[in-house]
Amino acid sequence: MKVTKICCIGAGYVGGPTMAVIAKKNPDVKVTIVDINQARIDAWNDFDVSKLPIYEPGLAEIVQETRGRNLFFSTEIDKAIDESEMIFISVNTPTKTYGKGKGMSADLKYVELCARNIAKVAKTDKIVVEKSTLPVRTAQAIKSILSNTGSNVKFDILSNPEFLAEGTAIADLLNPDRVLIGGESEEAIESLASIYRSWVPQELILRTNVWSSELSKLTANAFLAQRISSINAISELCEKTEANVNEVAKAIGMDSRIGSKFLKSSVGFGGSCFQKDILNLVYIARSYNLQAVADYWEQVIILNDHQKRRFADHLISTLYNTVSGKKIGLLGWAFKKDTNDTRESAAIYVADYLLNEQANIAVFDPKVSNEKMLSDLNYLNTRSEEENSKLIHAAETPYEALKDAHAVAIMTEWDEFKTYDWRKIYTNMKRPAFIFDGRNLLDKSEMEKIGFEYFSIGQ
Ligand SMILES: NC(=O)c1ccc[n+]([C@@H]2O[C@H](COP(=O)([O-])OP(=O)(O)OC[C@H]3O[C@@H](n4cnc5c(N)ncnc54)[C@H](O)[C@@H]3O)[C@@H](O)[C@H]2O)c1
Ligand SMILES: O=c1ccn([C@@H]2O[C@H](COP(=O)(O)OP(=O)(O)O[C@H]3O[C@H](CO)[C@@H](O)[C@H](O)[C@H]3O)[C@@H](O)[C@H]2O)c(=O)[nH]1
Repeated sequence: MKVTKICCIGAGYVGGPTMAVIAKKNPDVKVTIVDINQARIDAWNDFDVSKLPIYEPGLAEIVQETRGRNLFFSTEIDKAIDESEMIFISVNTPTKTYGKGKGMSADLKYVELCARNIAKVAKTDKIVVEKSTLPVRTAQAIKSILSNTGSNVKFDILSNPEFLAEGTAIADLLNPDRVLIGGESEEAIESLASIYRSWVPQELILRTNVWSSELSKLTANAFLAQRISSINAISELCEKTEANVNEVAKAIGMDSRIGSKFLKSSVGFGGSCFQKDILNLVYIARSYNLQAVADYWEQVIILNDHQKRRFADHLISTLYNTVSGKKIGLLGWAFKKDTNDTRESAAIYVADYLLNEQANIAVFDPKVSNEKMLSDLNYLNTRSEEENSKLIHAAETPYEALKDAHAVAIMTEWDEFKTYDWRKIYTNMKRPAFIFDGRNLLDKSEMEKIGFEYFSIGQ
C-alpha cells in the first residue's frame, strides 16, 4: 500500500526529529505529529524556530523547510488518526513508579492509551508502528486491544525501534547504521520500508519478526551501556595502578573485534534510555525466572551508580572531608553535550550527594534553565523544594558560577568549556583551586601549569 498520510502520536525527542526527517525526505507524504501537551505543540508551531521544544543541531532548519508544507503539529489527535493510513506510537515509556514492577519495568499506560484511542477512532485499515521502546511481546498487547473493537478495521502492527542518539539525532536519522522493521504482514513491512527507502539504502533496511525487533532495541542499549560501565570499572583500577584509562581505551579499541567507539570513561552515563531499558530487560528476565541473566545486566546499572557516587566522594574527601558551606561550581547539567535533555543526568545525582553534605552549588549549562535544574532535584524528593532553591542556582555565565568556588566539577562535555579563560577562572577561585573533570575534557598539564589541582577519571 502506498502511504500518503502519516500520523505520529508523541511530539517528543523521538517523534519530533524522526517525523521531521521523514517529512523532509517524503515531500508527497503528509506527516502530522500530535500530542496531548498543548504547550509542547505550541512550541513546535512557534514562528521563531529557536524556540522549538527540543534542541538538536540541524533540527530547526528541517522544521523550517517542512512545517506547513507536509509537516504539521497538532493536538487534534482523533482527526489525525482518522485520516492517516500509518500511525506511529512514539510516546514515553518511563520506568514504573508504582505497583508491580515499580522501579524496574516500563510503564506502558501511555502506549495502551494510544492503542485504545486508535481502536476507538479508526474507520479504515491502519498500519500501527511501535516507535517507542517497548518490552518484548508488547505488540501482542497492542494487537489484542486493536482486534477487540468489534469493527471490521484491519490493523497491522509493526515494530520499528529508533536508534538515534540525542545531540546527533538529525545526523543519525539521515545516515542510520540500519533501520529495523519487525512484523508479520509483508505488505505492511514494505509500506513502511518504502518510506525509509526515500533516503536509506535498501540493504540497510532490516526485516525481522516482531519479537526480534522489540528485543533488539533493549539489547542494543544494554550492550552500549555495558561498554561504558566496563571502561568505567577499569577507570577505578587505573587510578590505583597509575595506568591511564584513555591509553587503555585506545589500546583495546584498536582491536577491530572490540572497536573504538563508546569507550569514553566518564562520571557515569545518563539519559532517558540506558537505565530505563536495562532495568526493563532485567525485569523481563526475572519474570521468566532467568536470575543469572537478570543479575548479569543489573550489574551495568550498579557500576554506573557506583561511578557517580565515587566521583562525589572523591571531591568531598579531597576538599578536606567537608564541603559544608563551600561553593562548588558545576559545569554542565545536560546528560551529554549538544542537548537540553537532562533526564537521568549524572549531574543531578552528584549535585544531590553534594547537597546532602551542605555544599552551595552554582551551575552553568549553556542549554538548561534554573527551573529545569530545580525540578530535576525536587523530583528526587531528598529535601524540601525551599532547601533546594536555597542551596543551588543556575549562573548566567561560567565565570559567575566559578567565582569564589572551592572546586569546579565538569559534568557535561560541552565543547565551549575547553575555550574558557581558565587563567581568569583560577584567579577568581579560592585556593587551592580544584578541578574534578568528570569528562576528561581539559588538558591536565595546562591546568596544572595555571595552578589548579586537577583530577580526572581513570588517570
Ligand atoms: N529520547 C531518545 O533519544 C530516544 C531514542 C530512541 C528511542 N526512544 C524511545 O522513544 C519513546 C519516546 O521517547 P521521547 O524521548 O521522545 O519521549 P518524550 O517524553 O520526549 O515524548 C513523548 C511525548 O508523548 C506525549 N504523550 C504521552 N501520552 C500521550 C497520549 N496518550 N497521546 C498523545 N501524546 C502523548 C507526551 O506528552 C510527550 O510529549 C520512548 O519509548 C523512548 O524510550 C527515545
Ligand atoms: O563512551 C561513552 C559514550 C557515552 N557516554 C554517556 O552515555 C550516555 C548516553 O549517551 P548516548 O548513547 O550518546 O546518548 P542517548 O541519546 O542516550 O542514546 C542512547 O539511547 C537512545 C535511546 O534508546 C538510543 O536510541 C541510542 O542508540 C543510544 O546511543 C551519556 O550520558 C553519555 O555522556 C559515556 O559516558 N561514554
